[in-house]
Amino acid sequence: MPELKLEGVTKRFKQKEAVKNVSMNLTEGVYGFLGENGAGKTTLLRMLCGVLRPTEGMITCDNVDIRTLDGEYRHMLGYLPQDFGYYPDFTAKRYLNYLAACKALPRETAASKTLEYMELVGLEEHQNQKIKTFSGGMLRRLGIAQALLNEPEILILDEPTSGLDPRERIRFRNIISSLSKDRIVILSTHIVSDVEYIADEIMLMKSGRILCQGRMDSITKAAEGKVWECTVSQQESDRLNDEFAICNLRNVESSVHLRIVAEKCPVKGARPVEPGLEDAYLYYMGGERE
Ligand SMILES: Nc1ncnc2c1ncn2[C@@H]1O[C@H](COP(=O)(O)OP(=O)(O)OP(=O)(O)O)[C@@H](O)[C@H]1O
Repeated sequence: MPELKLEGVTKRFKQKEAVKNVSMNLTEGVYGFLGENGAGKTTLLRMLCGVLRPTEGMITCDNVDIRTLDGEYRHMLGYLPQDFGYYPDFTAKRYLNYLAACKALPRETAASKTLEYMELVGLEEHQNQKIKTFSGGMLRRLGIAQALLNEPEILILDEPTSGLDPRERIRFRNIISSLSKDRIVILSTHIVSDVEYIADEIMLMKSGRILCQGRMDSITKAAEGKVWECTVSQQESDRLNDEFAICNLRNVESSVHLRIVAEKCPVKGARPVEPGLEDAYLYYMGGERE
């Protein structure tokens, strides 16, 4: 099982510092990078794939710079980019066979792996269908299958669930969970529930920095005593909305039920409640409203 290590990794695009001084160790398990648009997730994942070079710092695999490992590292890697390229007129089977050839898999292995991974992602019935007829969910599942063809020890998935309906999202999450044994799985998302269910370790990212990193319970722990619920008038709700980060707002007859992130009791009668990952996310993000 490889160990990936990031040491002081920074990426600058001219004046823009997209990733700032990130250090961490990654071993077997699912790692979820969670952050708003522009947080630096894709840039970090592209550096982990070796597509982009860090401006400063180093990424090593088993203590060797991934740039030195070069082709050897690429053989260990499966990558599903945010927008993965495909040929719309290819059938799923032809596309996977083609990519197996690009990944230098022997012909016999290519055929069996193509079938194996189409079955795993539930596309075996559609293997002779042209990709241009696929739904968004089917496309994403095809993307996972192509990333797996070379049986990678490191699987990197950039926004794998974006644009999927809830049913497809759940299906996708289950596939990812089933793949996590004996692998490093790294995924990025801005959807809290994606990482809540499948990530062993969560990294909250904002403006290129890792704000915090840990298991779900250690991340939510920081927000303990800072999440409150109350039922107030519409007028009071408007005032609280201006002042605090509101996790949830629900109209109940003529009143408003609020879930608020605040250091101290935000209004008389508010009671502290157990924080979830969404609450903790808002807490770490500095109370910015969605
Ligand atoms: N090639 C580039 N040249 C200049 N700026 C870039 C480049 N790539 C990314 N950036 C900038 O770096 C920052 C981080 O972008 P990145 O795509 O890594 O964020 P992200 O967290 O993946 O966001 P999203 O969820 O929208 O994909 C953004 O401000 C973006 O505009």
